[in-house]
Amino acid sequence: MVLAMTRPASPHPALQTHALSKAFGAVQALREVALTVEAGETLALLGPSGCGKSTALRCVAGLERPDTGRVEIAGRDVTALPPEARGVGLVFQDYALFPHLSVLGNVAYGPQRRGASRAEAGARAREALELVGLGALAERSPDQLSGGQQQRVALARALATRSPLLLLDEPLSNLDEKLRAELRTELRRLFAALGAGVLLVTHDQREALALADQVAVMRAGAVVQQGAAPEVFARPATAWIAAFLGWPNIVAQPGGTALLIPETAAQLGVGEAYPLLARQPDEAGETVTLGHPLGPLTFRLSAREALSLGGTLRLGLDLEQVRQVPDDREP
Ligand SMILES: Nc1ncnc2c1ncn2[C@@H]1O[C@H](COP(=O)(O)OP(=O)(O)OP(=O)(O)O)[C@@H](O)[C@H]1O
Repeated sequence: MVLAMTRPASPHPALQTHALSKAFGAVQALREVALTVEAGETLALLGPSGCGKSTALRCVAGLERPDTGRVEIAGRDVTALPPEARGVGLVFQDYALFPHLSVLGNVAYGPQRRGASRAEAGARAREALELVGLGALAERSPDQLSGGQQQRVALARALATRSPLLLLDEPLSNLDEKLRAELRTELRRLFAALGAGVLLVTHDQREALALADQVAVMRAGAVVQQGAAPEVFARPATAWIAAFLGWPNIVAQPGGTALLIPETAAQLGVGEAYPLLARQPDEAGETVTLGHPLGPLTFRLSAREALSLGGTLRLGLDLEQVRQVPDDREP
């Protein structure tokens, strides 16, 4: 089944955008956004609310027209084409399914509208439903499904288009934490099997790290860092990016720079003792802040490590791992 959905390697990237810009009145939603998604690769667009992620996705889908710039899908310039002529599979957060059609009917609808015969559309829909693990529920109506199952139907609907490019806008946002975790694992497997390019919009760092090969971090309409996901998370280019990605220890320095202290640089329980400034217990242990000559530093301790805490904590810092970057956070 999975093999049937894979496609031969294309010489072109699944998606390339060239200097996409878009303004809504005074708001510059996109500033010369250049993205590349290779076939078989997942790129996550990551950034805080309002940074332009959805606008970028909508420009790629054809739902929004960029003021300037170009969109190429599988090597074809689609900038002037309407959404239905672009050949992309779309999954949005409000994945409205047709309530009067069965699950199968919902998934077969796309291929049928694009000219596949009823039998062919049905076969493709079954294949896509198998792929998302819902083959057994094909005859149900959408209101007989859980939220997670409905989400997977929406995904199957996009897969059934057999597009070289899938666009997913916060695809897991309506689900509870347990389902999100389950689907994250499933989706990664699915994306790897598909051979299509996937452009994923999320504001959730964990989702990006779990699902994407590449990430592009956006701020105020511009892509501020782009690269392999583990590399971007491990080596943020600026203090703002580190803060957005959840780095706890970013120490401002005079002269507009900051030190980024990765967790791996800190060895707890050895070296000099520093006073504890704060302790915050949680279900997995404690978060502690200690007074260090560099500034207050925050670390997570397991419940066992936290047990033996007194008023101080020993800390050895491997300064080789500490990086100095521009501090572009708001004052
Ligand atoms: N149709 C529109 N009319 C006016 N302004 C818009 C429109 N669509 C988006 N914007 C503005 O453009 C900016 C980018 O919005 P966009 O929805 O792309 O951000 P986002 O990163 O997807 O945010 P979120 O994570 O909250 O969905 C925001 O300031 C938003 O208010």
